[in-house]
Amino acid sequence: MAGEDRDRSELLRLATAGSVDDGKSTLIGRLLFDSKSIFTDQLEAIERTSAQRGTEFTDLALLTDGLRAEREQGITIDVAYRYFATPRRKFIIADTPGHVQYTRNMVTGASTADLAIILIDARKGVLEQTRRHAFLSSLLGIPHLTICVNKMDLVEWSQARFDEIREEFIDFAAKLNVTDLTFIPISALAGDNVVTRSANMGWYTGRPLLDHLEEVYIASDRNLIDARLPVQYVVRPQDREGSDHRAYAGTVAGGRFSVGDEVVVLPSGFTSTVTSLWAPGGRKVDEAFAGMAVTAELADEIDIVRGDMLARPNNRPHVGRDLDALVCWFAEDIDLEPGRRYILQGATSSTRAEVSELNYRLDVNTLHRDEDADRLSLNEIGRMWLHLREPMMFDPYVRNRETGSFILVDEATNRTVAAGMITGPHTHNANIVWQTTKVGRDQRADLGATLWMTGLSGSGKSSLAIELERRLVAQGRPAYILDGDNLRHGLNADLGFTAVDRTENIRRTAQVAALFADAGIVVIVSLISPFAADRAYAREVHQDQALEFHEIFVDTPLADCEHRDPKGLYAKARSGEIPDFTGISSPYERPLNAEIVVKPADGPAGDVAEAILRDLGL
Ligand SMILES: Nc1ncnc2c1ncn2[C@@H]1O[C@H](COP(=O)(O)OS(=O)(=O)O)[C@@H](OP(=O)(O)O)[C@H]1O
Ligand SMILES: Nc1ncnc2c1ncn2[C@@H]1O[C@H](COP(=O)(O)OP(=O)(O)O)[C@@H](O)[C@H]1O
Repeated sequence: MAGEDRDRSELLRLATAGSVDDGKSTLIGRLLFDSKSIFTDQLEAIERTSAQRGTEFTDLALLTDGLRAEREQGITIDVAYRYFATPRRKFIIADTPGHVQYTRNMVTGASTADLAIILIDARKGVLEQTRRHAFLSSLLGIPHLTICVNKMDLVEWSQARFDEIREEFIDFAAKLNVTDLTFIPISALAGDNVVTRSANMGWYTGRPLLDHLEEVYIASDRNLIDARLPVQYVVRPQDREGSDHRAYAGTVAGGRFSVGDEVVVLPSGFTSTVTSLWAPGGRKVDEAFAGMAVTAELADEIDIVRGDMLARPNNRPHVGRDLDALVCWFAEDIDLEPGRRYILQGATSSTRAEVSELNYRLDVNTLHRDEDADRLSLNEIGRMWLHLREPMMFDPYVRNRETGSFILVDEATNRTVAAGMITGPHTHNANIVWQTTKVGRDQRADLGATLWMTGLSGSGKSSLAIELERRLVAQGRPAYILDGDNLRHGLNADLGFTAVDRTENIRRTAQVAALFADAGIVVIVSLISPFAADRAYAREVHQDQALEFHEIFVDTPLADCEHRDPKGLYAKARSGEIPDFTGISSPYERPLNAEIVVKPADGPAGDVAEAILRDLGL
């Protein structure tokens, strides 16, 4: 692993959320205390106070609460950052208060987090707040979610209670885009399963929390594909010794840049090659990764200014003036209203922006979409279209949390009034209206549905699709397979296997599937669809139109797929002949919320198809 890579994975950014009194401060205190990160003098003060209050355990909440109160002075957003380290990793905790109206603090504190800890009181179970925090974590794209079921001592260390809460949470999380979910039963007060394994819960075979935090693998969370370097300043030759070239400095906002890479400068569109890269302090490096500050020199003299961006010629951010975004409103005294103008600050530039339409307000507790909403108040989240005065470069937030986010600033007061996550470009042309027809779905045979199959290459998706289609058609039910391989001969012939191309592949296929399903056909999609966010998109497209959608995860282990290797592709991928091959050199994010999971032991494709159709009542 390169030095920078290792440094980054040694730092874990944590966000914590819980309802008032769930024991969040105690848990953080316990982590700090048991990992011996507390300064001795602070500890003594706490022990004194606890003794005065007559509490049995050292009251660790005093530690974080005290620090928070200190930090609160002079900061407007109430997020306390705490740092601690173990020999294996460094940690930064953004401690966001659990109070009902504190959505904005969560958004602020958690937007860069690698992992979110959500606390549940074992006696109370999953509350409205738990749902809210889980939803926000998924919205913010936090890759890892850890649910600590706390106060297990108050439910007699009951495994049944833990399992019950776990089931309830998983049920709710199925609606969210969560890729890594871990449950840990703890008692923060006494320290059970926080740093050391609890002797009271022998039934729990997983890791204590700190172990989990030290082990969770985050190096692959980073987007190494979409190379983005927003230019923060231009270094002139006279500013740098021994050089007669200009160089461009900034922090890599995605992907990686290497010496020798061809790059495109945006928005001008000129291309050139990276000739050298320097890390801070003038150290020459061969590669720069996301998060690294770097200065780059190019082979050609191009007119580049602050706010420009370097990317790859075949992988560019969107450039446009119309955004589709989710926005969380922060201002207490004024509401967001369509038609109002703000200053929008993105990763590279800032420009005037107008809210051209508020599409819906999202109830973060029920996920209900209120399409009649005409404003957003404090802590409310809405989906909207924004029209910018100047074009901006951006990526969807699900692909890049930096180039995909922005803040809105109120021009009159210079206050930050909102934070936004870009869903994508808003391509809906004002001159194109949705044409309603005279035949509604209810007047057709309303039999459409989409069965979305995901799994590794060779997992058995096509074999199963064929059996499903055959049976449905034999029953007289219109059915049709959309197979990745086949679509790539026509509709998607222009797409390869980069992450961006796969996302587009899935976007198009999801849209076509929804059209077929709307027309009354059972669509059987057979695509690797390796990214959770893309599958979530496909589900959303269907849910938006009230179309039936079922995700079927063909869960054949990589070793089996590789052993089968019907097309000889794995062998080629191993020898390096095929780049970006799923499972080998490109990730597959396992579904957590598939309606149906198929394993090799379930038997031949025909039997599995029978069972699926029976289960789904098709
Ligand atoms: N680099 C790489 N990675 C994965 N797969 C590859 C690749 N190159 C070619 N193939 C062949 O393309 C098929 C997968 O296409 P999909 O459209 O399903 O892929 S994706 O959903 O966009 O990820 C897949 O077909 P299946 O084996 O039927 O899954 C492969 O045969
Ligand atoms: N249930 C199964 N058990 C064993 N082998 C299977 C099963 N389903 C499919 N196969 C075999 O696995 C290989 C890959 O199947 P395929 O349906 O083409 O996968 P995919 O479409 O996911 O790439 C084929 O050789 C197929 O015969």
